[in-house]
Amino acid sequence: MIALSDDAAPPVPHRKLGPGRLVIASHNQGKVREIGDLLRPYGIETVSAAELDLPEPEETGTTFAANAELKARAAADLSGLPALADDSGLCVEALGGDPGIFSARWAGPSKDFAVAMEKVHDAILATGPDAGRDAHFVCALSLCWPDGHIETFEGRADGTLVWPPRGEHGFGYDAMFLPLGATETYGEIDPDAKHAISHRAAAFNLLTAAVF
Ligand SMILES: O=P(O)(O)OP(=O)(O)OP(=O)(O)OC[C@H]1O[C@@H](n2cnc3c(O)ncnc32)[C@H](O)[C@@H]1O
Ligand SMILES: [Mg+2]
Repeated sequence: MIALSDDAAPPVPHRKLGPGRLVIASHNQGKVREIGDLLRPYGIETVSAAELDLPEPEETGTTFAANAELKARAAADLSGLPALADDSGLCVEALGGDPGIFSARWAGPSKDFAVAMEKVHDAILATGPDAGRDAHFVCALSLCWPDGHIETFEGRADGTLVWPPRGEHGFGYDAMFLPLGATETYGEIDPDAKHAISHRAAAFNLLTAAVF
């Protein structure tokens, strides 16, 4: 028998998602649209947190997974339905991983991502003339059942940042993110092309393999 160390979390057994409505526990239209696209082939009936008038929980976690879990748990508790939450963000290597879990907060109360992208650009410049532009997106997806059972899946997409931002597609930081090996930013490619390579799709593929 293999002894587990005290801090090793026991594996969460997977559970299959049955028929019925699923709450998309996000107040971000861009994410709700992308998760809706990713779920469409599975014929799952969805309703968003905004449509159910659910409050936005305070994101007090220190990791993407912890924040995804608290958002999924809050929506499942309040709705009595299974809930899928997404916590994601842009991590810039030269900034020690910032803005990371604070990616939404860098856009301020008016959620202005032109401002947030400029802050990222300025922060990189402030680190020095040779600052690298490597970055990655992370997406944690948590699926919580009304009885509290919860499963979390994490995906990542690597790339570099361009300046100025390019493209009108997508949301958030998409217009400054050039995926590894690509010539067009997430803001320039169409949604299907983003779904083929994105951090959200990577997390979603792990989720679908486990719960559908
Ligand atoms: O918490 P919810 O209600 O889901 O919505 P949010 O916008 O606050 O979402 P997060 O707390 O997860 O913050 C992540 C931010 O990172 C950015 N982000 C996440 N995924 C992205 C993507 O695929 N493309 C561009 N930006 C992304 C986006 O601007 C988000 O606001
Ligand atoms: Mg948020």
